[in-house]
Order: sequence, then structure tokens, then C-alpha cells
Amino acid sequence: MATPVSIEVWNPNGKYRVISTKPMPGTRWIRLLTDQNCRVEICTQKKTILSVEDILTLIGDKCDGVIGQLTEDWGEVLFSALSKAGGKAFSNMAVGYNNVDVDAATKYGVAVGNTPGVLTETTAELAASLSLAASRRIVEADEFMRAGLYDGWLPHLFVGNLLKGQTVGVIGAGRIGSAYARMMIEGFKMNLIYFDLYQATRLEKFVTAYGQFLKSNGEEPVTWKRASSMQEVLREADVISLHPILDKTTYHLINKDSLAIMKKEAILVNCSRGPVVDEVALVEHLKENPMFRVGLDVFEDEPFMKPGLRDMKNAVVVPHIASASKWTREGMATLAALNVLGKIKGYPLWSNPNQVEPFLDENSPPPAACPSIVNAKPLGLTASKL
Ligand SMILES: NC(=O)c1ccc[n+]([C@@H]2O[C@H](COP(=O)([O-])OP(=O)(O)OC[C@H]3O[C@@H](n4cnc5c(N)ncnc54)[C@H](O)[C@@H]3O)[C@@H](O)[C@H]2O)c1
Ligand SMILES: O=C(O)[C@H](O)CO
Repeated sequence: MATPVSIEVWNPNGKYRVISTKPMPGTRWIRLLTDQNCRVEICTQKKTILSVEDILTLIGDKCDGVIGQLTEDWGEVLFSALSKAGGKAFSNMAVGYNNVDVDAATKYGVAVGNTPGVLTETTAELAASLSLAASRRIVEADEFMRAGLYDGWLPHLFVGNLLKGQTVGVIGAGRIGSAYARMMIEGFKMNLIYFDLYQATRLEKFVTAYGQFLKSNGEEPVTWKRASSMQEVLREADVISLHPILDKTTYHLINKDSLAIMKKEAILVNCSRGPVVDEVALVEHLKENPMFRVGLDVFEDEPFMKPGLRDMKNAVVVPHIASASKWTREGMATLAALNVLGKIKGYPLWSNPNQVEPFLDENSPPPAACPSIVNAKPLGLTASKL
């Protein structure tokens, strides 16, 4: 027998039944759905991660669409149940969708939405914060103060790394990786080396132009280099930030061998997905190299950390909060809701999922389009002419 789940219902007489597996920030997303004849059911169960069984219970016999979370396992079982209940739409409230079996969704004719763009700057800002916290040992120093250990200024107290003039390395120079690179280059005048499967032309142009600007002001210009391998970045960079998607090609991209070629005093930041780093190998590396430091937002077995990580003074760890600004989280909820609504209403696909601002303007109605559907092509969804 299915476990009962607690829900909050909005617009009980709405024609389309849309479920959100979690309460999400803001109310605009709820209003956008209820205004379009949706009955919205929000799961309020006091359980952080819902199981497949919990979600099956939520879907029930009739469900038009679901907004889900990155902690949930959206595979064959859930997509077949959603399709059987008449559902044609699912959206993750996240840009990453490695928790979703997109092929299974496509097989059952279910569109899979995600929330790109709205979280780019917020996530890059957290990666920049972790870079600073790790390089200047902010968390260690804060703990020291609170423990009452500070008894006066000392030449050697919490000496860290200067960023200015050093090299920032970016693995995965997509939306977030490029935004992070710009922050570190503009903010700290670092030189860039990056590795991506594609050329980051706009980023390269930005660094060239900024370098010229600095030079014209009598300052040392910043430089950029596109590496031909990830290893080149690991060897040369002083601060390395990981921003690829998680897939078969990026699983354990950072492992014992790749850690071994990094500088002994390098800083490594991960705001992508935990399994991009072999965390067991990382803990060993942190133990053997006390001057090597990391800033981690994501972990291999979330919500857990691999044994030993919590004791490492040279690690700054935060609980997957990179996109956690109010504006961004409300925007993510809006995009996820509009993906589901758009598919239910038969709207076309938004032509540029990298430019989602028109959906986020609170003062005007959103475009009649699905902001971002990752399996649009196999489902034969056409792009909007708007
Ligand atoms: N920590 C968080 O809260 C948080 C927030 C947002 C996004 N993310 C993660 O960040 C990822 C990136 O988001 P985005 O919006 O920048 O996506 P994006 O698609 O714009 O960028 C990803 C980049 O990775 C590159 N890439 C793919 N495989 C690669 C490989 N093997 N080696 C090097 N580069 C490779 C792609 O070419 C692309 O440029 C998401 O998929 C998500 O997992 C995490
Ligand atoms: O992929 C994402 O969007 C994050 O992990 C949560 O913002």
C-alpha cells in the first residue's frame, strides 16, 4: 500500500493537475499556473529527499505535469507512471539534470525541462566566494577567532595565496564557467586558461578587450589561453574551478592522477556536481598536501561527505547552496513551472534558452513558450517565432 503524503492545494477546481514535489520560493510560479486553469498540489511532507515510491503516490491516477527536484531519481518507473496518468511534462527545478533519464522520458513522450541562465551569476558568485575563502583561509581563521585563540598579530598567521596576477583555470567554460572566469579576471586581474569541448569565443573576446583596457591604463594586461587538454589547465593554473555538466565523460574527471599534476599550493573549487571529483582521492590528497586547498559546494554521495573530509582544515565545505539567492530561486521556480505549463498548453519552445529574462519580468505576462526543454528535438517540439 502506498504511503500517504501531505499536500497543499491551490485552485482545487483547476482542469490540469500539476504537482510540485517541494514547496518552492515565491508565489509567482503558483499564480502563473492557477491563472491558466491548473490545480497545483505542493508536497509538504517533512522529508528532505522523496523516494520513487513517495512520488508515485503523488502522481496517482491523473496527473498532467510534475515539477521535481535534483535529489529525485527520475527514471523509467516515474516516467512510465506519469505517462500512464496522462502526464506529458516534467521539469527539474535546476539547470543540471543528471538525476533524469531523458531517454526514458522521451520514450514515454514526456518533455523534460530545466532552468538555465537564471542561476548563472549566482552560482558563479558562490564559486568566486569559495575561491576567496579557500585562498585566504577565511573559515579556518573564523574558527580560530571564535575559539578565543587570537592573542595578537603575527607575521605567519593564516598566510594564504594572493590571486592578483595568478592564473585561474576553468574546466567547462559554459554559462557558469564563463561568468566565474569574468569575475576572477575583472575582480582580481587573473590570467585565464580554460578547457572545454567548445571554444568560448565571447569569453576570449572579453579577456582580450579587458587586457587592452588595462594596458591603456598603464597596467599589466590579463591574458587568455584555450588549453588543448584538461591536464594543461591542471598543471598551469593556481586556482581551478569545475563547471562542466555531469555525464560519463566528466565522472571522476578529478582523480588521483589529475590531482598529482596540480601545483602543491593550488586551490580547487567544485560547484558543478560531486561525482566530477573522486572524493576519496581528494581526501588523501588534502592529507598529503596541507597547502593544497579546496572549496566544495557539491559532494559525491550527497548529503554525505566521504570519510575524513570533515576533519580537513584545508577544505571549505558548504551544502549545495550555489544558486541560493532569493531572486534566483524564485526565478528557477518560475522557469520550472512555465516549462510544465507550456507543454500542457502546447506552447512552442523558447528560441534561446540562454536568454530567459522575458519569463522573469514580474511586471509583464511571460511569453507563451516553454523556456527550456532538453528533449525538444526527439519529441519534435518546434521553436517559438516570438
Ligand atoms: N552547485 C550548484 O548549485 C549548481 C548550480 C547550477 C549549476 N550547477 C551545475 O553546473 C553545470 C553547468 O551549468 P551551466 O549552466 O554552466 O551549463 P553549460 O551547459 O552552459 O556549461 C557546461 C559546459 O561544460 C562543457 N563540457 C561538457 N563536457 C565536458 C568535458 N568532458 N570537459 C570539459 N568541458 C565539458 C560544455 O561544453 C559546456 O560548455 C550544470 O550542469 C550543473 O550540474 C550546479
Ligand atoms: O543544477 C542546478 O541548478 C543546481 O545544482 C541547483 O541550483
